[in-house]
Amino acid sequence: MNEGATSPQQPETLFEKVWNGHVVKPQSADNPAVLYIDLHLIHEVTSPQAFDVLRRRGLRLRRPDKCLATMDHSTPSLPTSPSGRIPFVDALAEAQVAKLVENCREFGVQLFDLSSSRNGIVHVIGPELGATQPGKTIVCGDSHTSTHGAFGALAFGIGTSEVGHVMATQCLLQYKPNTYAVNVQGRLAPGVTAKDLILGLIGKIGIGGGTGHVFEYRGEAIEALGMDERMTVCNMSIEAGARAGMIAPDETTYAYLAGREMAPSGADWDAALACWRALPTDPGATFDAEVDLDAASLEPMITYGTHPGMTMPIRAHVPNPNGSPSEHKALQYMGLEPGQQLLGHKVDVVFIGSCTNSRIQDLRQAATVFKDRKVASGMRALIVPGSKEVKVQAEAEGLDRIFREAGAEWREPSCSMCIAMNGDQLSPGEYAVSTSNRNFEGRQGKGSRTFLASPLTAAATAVRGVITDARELGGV
Ligand SMILES: CC(C)[C@H](C(=O)O)[C@@H](O)C(=O)O
Ligand code: SF4
Repeated sequence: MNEGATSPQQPETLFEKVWNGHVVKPQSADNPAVLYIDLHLIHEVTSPQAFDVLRRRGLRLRRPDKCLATMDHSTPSLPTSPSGRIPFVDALAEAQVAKLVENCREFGVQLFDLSSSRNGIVHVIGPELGATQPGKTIVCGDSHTSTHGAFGALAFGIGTSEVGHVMATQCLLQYKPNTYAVNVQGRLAPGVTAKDLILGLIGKIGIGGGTGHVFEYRGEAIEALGMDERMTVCNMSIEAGARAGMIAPDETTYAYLAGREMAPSGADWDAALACWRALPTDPGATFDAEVDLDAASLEPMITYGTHPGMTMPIRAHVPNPNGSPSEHKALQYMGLEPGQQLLGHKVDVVFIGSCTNSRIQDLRQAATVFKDRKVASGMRALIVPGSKEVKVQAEAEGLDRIFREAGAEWREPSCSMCIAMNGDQLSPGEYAVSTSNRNFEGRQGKGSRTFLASPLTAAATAVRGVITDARELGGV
């Protein structure tokens, strides 16, 4: 090429910019691309076998400084006793956590254990620490790694064998996914939240709608969301089958990151900012697929079945399975009839937490409902902050007092009842309104029946004892 000749630059999407910037070896007809990974997040459930493989093969971590570990799935939400005893649900959970401590020590990985003020759910603490940044490639042996895409990172879950590959090489073999624009025009109405937006999308395109694609959420409604809400949206990308979900970084992103422990500072910040500002999708760039969503017409959403695509506006009636055996089976499992309204349906437990909805903004919203109200008699309400930092912040704002005075349980950070492998779970047949992201059969305990919804809906249901549209209570 001639010196100084300018080749016309192809317009690129946010995803393409991040992908292209990390390709070590391009994809060929027979082989996936080799992709460089900037940040590897690790938790106790999907890392033990990977560490074992490394140990067996006499390998070390290629870049221990690019790894961060936390414990969250098997950790109890009940506090550690003054004598230091952690109330693990069983010996298996305890051993899994002990193994992570041992592995991180042996391989030199920074670990935020239960005694750390930085402990919490992996997808809550990465952003809080400022480790999650625009333009990075981020992986974790966990499907909800898509959460971090809210910062304009390319972030996705990987399997345990891939966890081992990244540990050993800091690279990953990946086929390039397709791009998918999710255009969300207009503004959400009062009482309609980011959770309703993402449930609305999954309801529209289905749980396989995003397969093979990376979403880019765009449009006025997305730009208006704060970072906590953007994370809620990106978190559930995987529930629509997408590989990842991304949102272009903007002033909201930069304001969130500025001053965070692991975010760049001084001249490094200025340099990073200059790179980040170049990331948003270029005008004229095209996507492989596209869907439009009108934010203003969205209602608070709730699931009625056993996957997150079985979702409907909270005031709607349970749809007829129309001959679909799986939908019929789902309604049977849920104990619901076609045509029935969910409003007024009795619920046993309300769970506010998980990597979808356990951040400070979620707790503030829930507190607006709990304030000066009581949890209905016979109802259990569990409020589980996503991290120590969220807990401290909530307590500084007096939110814990509001929850406790209402009669809700205020717990320690944990995945808690989202996955029921830590002692928090429903009894067989019990119903929960849960702010988590999965309503599969048995997800919250054997025989558990889950309605996924927003923190506002969950809190309103807690105070009424039955499924409630929070807008009926006023003031939200
Ligand atoms: C334990 C982990 C592998 C799992 C995941 O990948 O998502 C969990 O976090 C979940 O939410 O089901
Ligand atoms: S909170 Fe739930 S969805 Fe999120 S990482 Fe934990 S178990 Fe998975």
